[in-house]
Amino acid sequence: MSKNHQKVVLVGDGAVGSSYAFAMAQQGLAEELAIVDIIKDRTKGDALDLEDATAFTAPKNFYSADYDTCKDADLVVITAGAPQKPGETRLQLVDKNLKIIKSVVEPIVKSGFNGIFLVAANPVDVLTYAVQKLSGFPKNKVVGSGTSLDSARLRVALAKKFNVSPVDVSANIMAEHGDSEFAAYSSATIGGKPVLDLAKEQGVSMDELLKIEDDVRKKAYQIINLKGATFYGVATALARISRAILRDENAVLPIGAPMNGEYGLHDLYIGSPAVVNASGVAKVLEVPLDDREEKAMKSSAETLEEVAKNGMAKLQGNK
Ligand SMILES: NC(=O)C1=CN([C@@H]2O[C@H](COP(=O)(O)OP(=O)(O)OC[C@H]3O[C@@H](n4cnc5c(N)ncnc54)[C@H](O)[C@@H]3O)[C@@H](O)[C@H]2O)C=CC1
Ligand SMILES: CC(=O)C(=O)O
Repeated sequence: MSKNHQKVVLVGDGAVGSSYAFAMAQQGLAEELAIVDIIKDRTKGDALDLEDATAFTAPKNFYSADYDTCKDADLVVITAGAPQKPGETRLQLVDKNLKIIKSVVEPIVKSGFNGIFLVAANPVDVLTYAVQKLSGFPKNKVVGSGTSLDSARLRVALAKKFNVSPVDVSANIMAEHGDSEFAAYSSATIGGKPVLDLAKEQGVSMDELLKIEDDVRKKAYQIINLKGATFYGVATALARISRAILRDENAVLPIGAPMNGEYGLHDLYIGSPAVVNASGVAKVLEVPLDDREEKAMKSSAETLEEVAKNGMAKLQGNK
């Protein structure tokens, strides 16, 4: 993917999708961004609105399109799907959004698309799994946004606690992008110093760290209660993952990654740090987990496996 001209197709032009397109405009990533949605006036309007931004940023061709545009795309980003209503969990969206994912993946594959899928619609771990199964693509070519947003939230929260910049916090939320996620504190560092050591030195208790973890877990609900949806955080996380793919960066990012024995897990997508480049998920980095984290990873994986198994069976009419 080292060619000079890169093309991204955005499928789903709602709050998350349009914010992603805006982030891509601001960051000058990809020369072409095609927008697909069932609401055509929205994609046409957004393409016109977004092209005005290019007078201040970098040339980019924004346009409304149908699925056949995917045939020569480097990256397809899927944000099509129902969002949570206040109080609704991500997992409760599964049946509705699996149907949408199926209706989206089939025409993308039919177009002859041979690039990388990046999936953000919720429940993202299950939908990423479904995209891989329904497309028949190699697992490395299907990437989930996974816990990228949650890890950003953790870095922001720890930055506030320890009075440093969030860009200098290296910390991951792992497992489900959702209620069973956990903070991998045992491997978190700030400037190379373990967060657990820093916490001890500064009199921050484990209970306080666990409260931060819980606040991060609940942050989407908090934002949805306040303004109806979350979109700027995830849009920027998606642009970051897109950059790693389009620029072949070998960036180490927390994403929704396919498990091939890492953490003793198989045949599911779950949040873990991984190396991301033009091939998609180049390598899952299996980070060491302490006892608490290992239990949380296992339990979260069981939840995701159950939801994916039932959801896929229903989708295929077997249930
Ligand atoms: N992974 C993450 O970290 C995050 C994921 N999300 C998820 O992203 C998804 C989108 O959220 P919003 O943009 O807020 O929702 P939205 O309702 O604003 O936008 C959804 C868009 O999908 C389109 N759509 C629906 N069915 C479609 C189909 N069959 N084909 C093409 N387009 C279709 C709709 O027309 C709409 O434009 C939700 O599932 C939400 O839960 C939201 C925030 C963070
Ligand atoms: C909505 C959602 O998944 C989030 O903001 O984390």
